[in-house]
Amino acid sequence: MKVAKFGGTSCASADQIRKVFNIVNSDPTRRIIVVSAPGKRFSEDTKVTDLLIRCAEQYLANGEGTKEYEAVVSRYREIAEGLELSGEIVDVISTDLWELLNGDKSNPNRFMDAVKASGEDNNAKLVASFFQSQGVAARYMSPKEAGLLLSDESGKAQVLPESYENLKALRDLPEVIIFPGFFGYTPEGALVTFSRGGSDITGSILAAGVQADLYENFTDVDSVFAANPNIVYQPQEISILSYREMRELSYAGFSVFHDEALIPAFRAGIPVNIKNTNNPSAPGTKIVFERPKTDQPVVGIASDSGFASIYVSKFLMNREIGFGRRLLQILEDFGFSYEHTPSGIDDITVIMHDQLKDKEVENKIVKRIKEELCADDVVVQHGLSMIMIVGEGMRHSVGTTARATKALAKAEVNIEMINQGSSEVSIMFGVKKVDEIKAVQALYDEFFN
Ligand SMILES: Nc1ncnc2c1ncn2[C@@H]1O[C@H](COP(=O)(O)OP(=O)(O)O)[C@@H](O)[C@H]1O
Ligand SMILES: N[C@@H](CC(=O)OP(=O)(O)O)C(=O)O
Repeated sequence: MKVAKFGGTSCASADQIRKVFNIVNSDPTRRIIVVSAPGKRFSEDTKVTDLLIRCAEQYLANGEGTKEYEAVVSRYREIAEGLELSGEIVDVISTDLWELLNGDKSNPNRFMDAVKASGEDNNAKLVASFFQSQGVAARYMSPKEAGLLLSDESGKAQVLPESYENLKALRDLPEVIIFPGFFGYTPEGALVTFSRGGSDITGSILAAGVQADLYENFTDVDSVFAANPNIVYQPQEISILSYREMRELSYAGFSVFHDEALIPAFRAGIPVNIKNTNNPSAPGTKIVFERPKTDQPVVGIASDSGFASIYVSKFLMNREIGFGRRLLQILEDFGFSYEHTPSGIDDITVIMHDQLKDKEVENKIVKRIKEELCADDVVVQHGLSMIMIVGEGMRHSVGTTARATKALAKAEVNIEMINQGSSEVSIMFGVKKVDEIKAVQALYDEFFN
């Protein structure tokens, strides 16, 4: 049995949904289908999820947003007409959204989650009704009915372990199941969504729950490439990756697959195959527990922007018990998470997604670090990008860091920070945002050209 997830680009239009149908129909083992909300039809287009967010914001601010509501409904109408479905399904969708938007807004986070989730929920209903119109025994399955239980964290929920036992029952259903991605319910019955791109996570959880043989993730590229194709021209295709490599790459910026989506499939030992809806015969990229060794040290180069760093130095920091804990406690007091903490003898840098938007908050944090930890120096830097070079082969090959730093120096990129910490499969470089593209291109040239 396979679980197949089709992303926003695969559901963006009637033509795309026909491709989804043909792919599912061509393989009787594709039994559980996860769909996203309709995504972009062309690069300047807007995803339905983004239309819905605007819509919810309008309703929260002004109590109405007819233009935004119409924009969403017209996307579904266009798809339904293209699939030659009766107007009934559009009525179901438009009524559902109207009732949602005019319903309870007393908890804005809950309201936002429910409106966002309606993108996938209504699309799953639409896709199920198209499959039925083609004579396939298919049914829409609500995450509530299936027992997909999540933690109560709006917009960033996590799966609760009891979900897996609940989801097992989907295995025995005779129909093709069309399951909306991106959301589930708390044990108390409130709807919550994953973080953006979270339909990948739904697919992985379902694959683990039903103990699928394979989790297929259909998108709009033939494979995962060795670098972001929007940064490097025609990057090499990657045919196989280990779970650890993909986890690092997706965390560090390969937006093709959500970085939290590997864990459920990985723990259940289920391989993942990333494939192209527009070219389903291409083999795609396989993600497996262990891949055959090659002599290539680096398999991929990922990058992401929007980081800040807090550099703290204090003479004899190494002798002081609890310094790191107290530093992180100060950030925790302000509700900030951190990503990395490279450190030296007398200094430590905390790298975080830039949550320091408010200068007043930043000053308060710096003051507390100086006063409470008696730090000699505290320097905050904004506008950083992190670049990660990843490969299982790095462990066994000498000189990878030297090659990377030399390539960056040649491209006149100043390295703000290097972290070759605990992960044995990656090295991270912090650079200024303005240097990000140049740095990725230089590293790609070094390791792939
Ligand atoms: N290293 C990479 N390999 C492949 N695609 C990448 C990579 N980095 C970024 N992408 C982008 O990810 C896109 C697919 O992800 P996404 O738009 O979320 O698809 P979907 O709509 O299927 O969820 C590709 O079109 C590509 O532009
Ligand atoms: N539609 C949601 C969830 C998702 O996974 O979408 P996509 O498959 O288009 O990345 C989002 O845009 O965040």
